[in-house]
Amino acid sequence: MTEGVALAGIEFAAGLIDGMLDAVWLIDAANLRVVAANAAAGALMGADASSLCGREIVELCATPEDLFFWGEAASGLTQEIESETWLRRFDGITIPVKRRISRVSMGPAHDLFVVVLHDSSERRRVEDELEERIEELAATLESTADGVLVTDIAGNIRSFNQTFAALWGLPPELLRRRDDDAIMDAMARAVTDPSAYMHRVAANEDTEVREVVDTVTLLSGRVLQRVMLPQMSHGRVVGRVHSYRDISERLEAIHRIETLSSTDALTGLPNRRVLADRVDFSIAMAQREGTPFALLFANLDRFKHVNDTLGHEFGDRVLMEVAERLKACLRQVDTVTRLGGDEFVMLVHQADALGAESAARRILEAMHRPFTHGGMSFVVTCSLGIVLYPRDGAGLDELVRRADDAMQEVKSAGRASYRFHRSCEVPGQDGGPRSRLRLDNAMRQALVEGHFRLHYQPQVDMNTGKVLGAEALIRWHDPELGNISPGEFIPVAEQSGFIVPIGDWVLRQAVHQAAQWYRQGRGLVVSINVSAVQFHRAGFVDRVASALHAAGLPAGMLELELTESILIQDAQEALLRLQALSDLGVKLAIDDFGTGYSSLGYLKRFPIDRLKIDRSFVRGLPGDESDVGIVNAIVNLGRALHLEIVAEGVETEDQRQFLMRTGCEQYQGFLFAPALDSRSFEAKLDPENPPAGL
Ligand SMILES: Nc1nc2c(ncn2[C@@H]2O[C@H](COP(=O)(O)OP(=O)(O)OP(=O)(O)O)[C@@H](O)[C@H]2O)c(=O)[nH]1
Repeated sequence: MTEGVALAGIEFAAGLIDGMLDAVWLIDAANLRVVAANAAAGALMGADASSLCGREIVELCATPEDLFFWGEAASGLTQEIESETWLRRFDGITIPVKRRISRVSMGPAHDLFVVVLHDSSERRRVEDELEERIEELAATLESTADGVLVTDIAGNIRSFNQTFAALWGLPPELLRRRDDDAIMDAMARAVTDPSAYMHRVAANEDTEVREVVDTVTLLSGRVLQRVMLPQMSHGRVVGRVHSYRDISERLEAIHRIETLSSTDALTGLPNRRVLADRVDFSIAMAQREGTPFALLFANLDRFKHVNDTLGHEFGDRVLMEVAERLKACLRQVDTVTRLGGDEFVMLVHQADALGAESAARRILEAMHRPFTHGGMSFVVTCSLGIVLYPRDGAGLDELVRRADDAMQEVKSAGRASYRFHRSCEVPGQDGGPRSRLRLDNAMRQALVEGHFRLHYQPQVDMNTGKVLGAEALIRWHDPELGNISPGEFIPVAEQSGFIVPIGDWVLRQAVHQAAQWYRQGRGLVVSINVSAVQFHRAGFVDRVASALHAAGLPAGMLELELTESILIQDAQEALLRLQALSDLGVKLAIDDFGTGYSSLGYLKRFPIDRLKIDRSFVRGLPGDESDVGIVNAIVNLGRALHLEIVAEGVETEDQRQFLMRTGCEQYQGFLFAPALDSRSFEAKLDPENPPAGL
């Protein structure tokens, strides 16, 4: 082929490419030089198209890949290529291009390479921007505290973040596999109620455009809040975005705040706020259905002593244990609250006086179980005040105040018992209440002016009818107030502490009388009642010893009557004191046996000589079955422990007969004689030889 023919071919080809939009170069395959370039190629390179002609192709190549291609092409090893590459313009700027090279034959032994270049700068820019946006989005997704799961409209997983996997505890292996069914299955297995969960998920799939918010509880105990939003594209729902947030801590905090504002931190019992709500509810019920309810106000006895001797921490443990015991004494519907300190209030639903009383008895019984500390056991008793709605008040404040008053009465009377409101009123002769202050003043005056007397009630041998002893009982006739019964003034004296001088007076007086009888050869044991305040007072044993010494009375002719509650309070100290009295030779009896918290434990440990059966058990004899049972049990117990038994309040021959058959050894009561002044007492002993003046 001649050169002219070849040139004509090139010109023809140059004409063809000139109008093309893409940049095109024609390269002579023989020498790899540019033989033609269109205007678009000039524009791409930033030069006139004609200035490209004649240049060696390697001059225009920017990448090793191109150099390699042209090297291969020169050797005839390769013919074409299509790829993305870079082009360096004449101004030195490198631009991305899509480049296709193909070899065309222009005739025998004359081939051209046609190089078509498409500037992909704009596409690259858009792609880069898109990639950047996607990376930004992915980073945002990962940095959010929420777990995000994106599904398409069919429920297939499109993407999720690491938080999602972590919240649901999905194994990495499962995530790597991207097995949608396995992931969904693992999610269903992680919730507490899989079937309800699946049901909800299926219902949500049907929800086209609505936002759905709900919570999911996982088996791990965590609670996730789920917000599901439809993903829209061109106004159509194309998928769903589920975001999960762990709200366990928030729920826990809310719960804690609610609990704190309604419960006592130490015992976990509800507080006064809850009590107010429940009392309101009970009042509404009571008004609608006419059912009364009771409030019991409990205060631990001498709790300060527990704190002072065993430490505040142990005191706290006692309070917690008390809370448990109180709860166990009531029904589930009832409410036990701690008002603070050592004060508890119980709401007993649908309870009348009987129901309230039996709850109070259960509580006292429960408190009788000893607490242990470092191998030592001791009892913490409590005092209870009881009020009834509607009888004692119209609302919580009034009821609590009155229950507190009644509880204070119990404290004054020696503690470890219960009392209903109203019983605290001390009826005067005019039927109205006589103020405690007035009584207290009058008592002090009575002691100075000698208005107190001792009367003696004979204690008789059941079999022989012989008088073996006497119980000394205090009497008060006030010139202004008239006769005042010990039941009225002793509680007032106990509360004010004046019981101590009164008790001392009784002790000295009784010992003096017993010594007289002793010298007369009567051999009568005289008993006196000892109050808790008096017994626990320091120096009590010394005072007894000195009274005996002063009167010259053998200790065995004096008996001290103690209530069960005295023994239970501070049992360790009580034991030491009783031991000292017993060593002195004084006799010890338990008064009103059976009405307190009788425990075989203390009967065995304490040096007791006699039990006195309370009159309340004697009253029903011999007809009342439960009284019969109780009296039998007490007599058998006394026999087993080698204790003498004395029955109080024996008024009929039937009662005496029954007691004698049971094995009770002594009795006292109206059947033989009421309490008598000493002269009448002596007359009763010697009917043949009454003292002068009778
Ligand atoms: N350990 C402990 N003690 C408390 C708490 N709150 C109050 N106390 C103590 O409980 C005692 C309550 O004493 P009071 O009821 O006034 O008197 P008491 O010693 O029980 O004597 P009486 O009630 O007259 O039988 C005080 O010593 C308080 O310091 C508590 O949360 N923990």
